[in-house]
Parts: sequence; C-alpha cells; structure tokens
Amino acid sequence: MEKLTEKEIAEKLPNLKGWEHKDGCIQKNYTFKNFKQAFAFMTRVAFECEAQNHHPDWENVYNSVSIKLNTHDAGGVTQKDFDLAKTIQDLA
Ligand SMILES: C[C@H](O)[C@H](O)[C@H]1CNC2=NC(N)=NC(=O)C2=N1
Repeated sequence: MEKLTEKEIAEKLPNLKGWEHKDGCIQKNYTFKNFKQAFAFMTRVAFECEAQNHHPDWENVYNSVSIKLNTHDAGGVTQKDFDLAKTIQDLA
C-alpha cells in the first residue's frame, strides 16, 4: 500500500478524534477507569487487528493505552493505518 504524503495525512486527521501525526506514525493515548477496562479494550482491538492483518505499536501502563500506527512495509502512514484508527476509535 502507498505511503501517504504529509498533506494527505493532514487532510485525513480531522476525521479522527484526538489522533496526531508524530514521529512517522499516527498516534493517540487512551485512558480508562482501571487496568481491566484498558485490557478489555486491547483485547477487542486485537481481534480487529487480526481481521485487518494490521497491528499497532502499543503500550499499556495500568489504565492507559498508548497507540502508534504506521505501515512497516511502506515505511510510513498509509490508508490501512487510518482504517485501523477508525476501528479503534469505534471500539474505545
Ligand atoms: C506478513 C504480514 O502480512 C505483515 O507482516 C503485516 C502484518 N501487520 C502489519 N502491521 C503493521 N502495522 N504494518 C505492517 O506492515 C504489517 N504487516
């Protein structure tokens, strides 16, 4: 899949809530009530990642989940990352 240009990324970002373009990724931090809620969210996202065959770089610390998306094969951000970000947003 084609790597998106800076301009294309900037145009697509406003369609997502609170995601930013930084360090070659699109990223967002989610905060939950507790660890159980955070991990339940990650589990729901994990199934969707498998379905889309696209996977996040992410970190969980207690009730927070930090997510970074890019496409390793393309060496940047692609439409796949925006599709997964939308899915993640709908699952949060
Ligand atoms: C072989 C497999 O299709 C690839 O490794 C997929 C899996 N998940 C992936 N996830 C992400 N974020 N980037 C990729 O390039 C990627 N490639």
